[in-house]
Amino acid sequence: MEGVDHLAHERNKSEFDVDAMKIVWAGSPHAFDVSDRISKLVASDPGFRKDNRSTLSRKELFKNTLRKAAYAWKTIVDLRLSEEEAAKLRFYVDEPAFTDLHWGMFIPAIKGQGTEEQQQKWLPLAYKMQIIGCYAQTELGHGSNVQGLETTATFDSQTDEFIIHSPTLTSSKWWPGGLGKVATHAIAYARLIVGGREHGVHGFIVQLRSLEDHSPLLGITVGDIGMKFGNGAYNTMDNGVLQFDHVLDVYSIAFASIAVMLWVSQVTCEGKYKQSDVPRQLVYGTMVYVRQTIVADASCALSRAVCIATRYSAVRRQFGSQNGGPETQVIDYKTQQSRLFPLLASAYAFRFIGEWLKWLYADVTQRLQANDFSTLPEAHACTAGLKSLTTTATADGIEECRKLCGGHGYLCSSGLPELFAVYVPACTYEGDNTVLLLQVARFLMKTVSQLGSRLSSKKPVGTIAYMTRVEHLMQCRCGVQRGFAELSADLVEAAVAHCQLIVVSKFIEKLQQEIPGKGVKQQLEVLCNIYALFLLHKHQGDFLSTGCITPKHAALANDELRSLYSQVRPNAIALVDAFNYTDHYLGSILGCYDGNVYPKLYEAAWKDPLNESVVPDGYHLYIRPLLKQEIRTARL
Ligand SMILES: CCCCCCCCCCCCCCCCCCC/C=C/C(=O)SCCNC(=O)CCNC(=O)[C@H](O)C(C)(C)COP(=O)(O)OP(=O)(O)OC[C@H]1O[C@@H](n2cnc3c(N)ncnc32)[C@H](O)[C@@H]1OP(=O)(O)O
Ligand SMILES: Cc1cc2nc3c(=O)[nH]c(=O)nc-3n(C[C@H](O)[C@H](O)[C@H](O)COP(=O)(O)OP(=O)(O)OC[C@H]3O[C@@H](n4cnc5c(N)ncnc54)[C@H](O)[C@@H]3O)c2cc1C
Repeated sequence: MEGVDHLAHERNKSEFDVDAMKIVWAGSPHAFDVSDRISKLVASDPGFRKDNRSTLSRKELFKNTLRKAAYAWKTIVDLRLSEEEAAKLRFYVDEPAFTDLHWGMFIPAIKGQGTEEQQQKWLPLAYKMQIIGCYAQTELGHGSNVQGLETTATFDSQTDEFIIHSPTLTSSKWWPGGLGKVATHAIAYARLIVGGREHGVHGFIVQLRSLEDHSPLLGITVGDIGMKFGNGAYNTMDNGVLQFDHVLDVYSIAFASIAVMLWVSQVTCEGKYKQSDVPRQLVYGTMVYVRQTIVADASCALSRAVCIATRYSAVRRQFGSQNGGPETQVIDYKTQQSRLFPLLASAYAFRFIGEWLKWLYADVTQRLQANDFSTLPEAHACTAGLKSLTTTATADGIEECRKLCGGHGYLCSSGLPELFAVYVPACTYEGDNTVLLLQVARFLMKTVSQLGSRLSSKKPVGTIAYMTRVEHLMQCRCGVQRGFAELSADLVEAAVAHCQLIVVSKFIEKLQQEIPGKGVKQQLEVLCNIYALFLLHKHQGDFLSTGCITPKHAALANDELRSLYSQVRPNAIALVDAFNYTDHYLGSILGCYDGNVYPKLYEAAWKDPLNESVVPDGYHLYIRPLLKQEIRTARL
């Protein structure tokens, strides 16, 4: 039935003010207003249509992405959108594109690491998109091990230029988004060589393509690396390969002469390398920035999957009909609730940890500008660890939501396969999740080794303040220092536990703030308790074996979880409505707002290209000869 809200009875059950929760989710009334306005603008504009992606060939898909990016830019300019509105527009357009790397990495890298002179030269061009940049760090042979990169940048003191070169096949840049077909410039990471001496990896601004006809400049070989996981999905992005052959033609020389990102070090005209007194780790600064944005994004992807699975679970009925009455909604099965509601709680938990991390990043940035580097290690550990935790949980959560939707979850029209395919590389890019957890473990072990050390007067603060209260850490000190590599699998688990502690404690801190709206705070308390108790339940073996809880505690926690699920149940639909997602953004028949799933699924099936003809192409060549036992005469 068109126009009927099949989920109205569910919405009527809710016990809290959904509009107030929408504002909590968005972050503020202003943020809600921007998000609501822009999401509707995108949804109502046929130029941003996205329901045909899985049926397009790679070339059609990519051309369509170029069109959308140009159209989005025109919309931004015509409507004079603010930066905040433009970022929301990109979010709701919901298609990975070269522009993400331009705005998300190229510009932040220049802002974060470039000198004032470099910023003045490049930023105005980049802001107007008169140049398009990418972030070319990873190579065919090395991604995680940044110090292992092989590309060289040799300073030629005769000409005052850097000669950028790829000495081996494995030094080819490999993966950078936007590089394959679009970027005119790159921040390329290379080993700096001055006067025959090496000075580690630095970023260089290099021009790749002509601004006149887009052809690669002399010495540059560049292209796309090929199809990636899933149909549509991340294939809208031109991840690229790039080789430099002693790049030094006249055109690029003009750029190369001011190309090295010299905030952390300087090369003088006489060919002397000077390390400035800021920490070398600032070369990695752009990664810290992007990891923080990835954490903020995790709650969006997870909430989207949870919204689809929750609405569909309320629509779907299986078994349990009494006296010819309706069957049971699958959302009423306790097993469904125990899989779904912790994910709903995680979506909210990740929303708040994303907000907090944004604050932490702003704080460390301010300190860096004032030459205070003291909180950089903690910011690195938090961004790396939380990026790892939230992306792993989100990728797993999206897949769980697909299973929660049964067979229909496997259809592209459920939106879940594409969401998973687009999202899952977040576990790898911006740092493989295990490699990042090892960084957290390193930070934790360094802290442990300083605990009680007579030489260190530093007391752990911030997210590691609790460590002073954990007495047995003192005894761990010696063993861990001796055997980091040997114990790394356990240390990674400790790093996850540390990050979970941050997520839980920031959720609790959020609840200590004033939260307006009838019943809103109570709902968030229920979700926070589910998040924490679910973790305790999942890891009860560890808690029991370390004597942190007794079996009685474990049983109580389990009882409490069941009771919390019952409290969420009447509010489940309203809690996902609070994300305020349009049907366009959700891109899912199973998750549509009105719950009118079956007619929409039926209608969508007939739109598949295979159904354009009743008898398929190929019938005469392959099916008929089979049926007629004429396979020997068929043209195979
Ligand atoms: C107006 C219009 C507006 C329009 C608006 C449109 C808006 C559109 C916006 C879109 C936004 C989209 C956002 C972007 C989308 C994301 C797309 C992603 C694309 C993917 C990109 C990439 O993947 S880029 C490549 C990323 N690569 C990695 O992450 C590599 C991982 N490896 C490493 O980070 C490092 O090599 C290492 C840390 C693993 C090892 O480093 P190293 O070899 O030096 O070893 P150590 O372990 O010895 O470390 C030394 C020392 O340094 C410390 N440290 C390490 N890293 C950092 C760091 N990042 N910061 C600070 N400190 C660091 C480490 O702890 C050690 O310290 P000690 O004190 O010595 O212990
Ligand atoms: C979709 C996508 C987009 C990307 N975009 C960009 C981009 O725009 N710019 C860019 O520069 N790069 C980009 N990348 C590259 C990305 O940053 C790297 O792939 C990532 O950092 C992982 O590095 P790797 O591929 O070398 O993995 P590897 O390090 O080879 O990892 C392979 C395995 O080894 C393990 N491993 C590695 N080192 C250790 C260790 N020390 N201890 C224990 N285990 C270890 C890992 O856990 C993993 O299981 C992109 C990648 C993808 C998938």
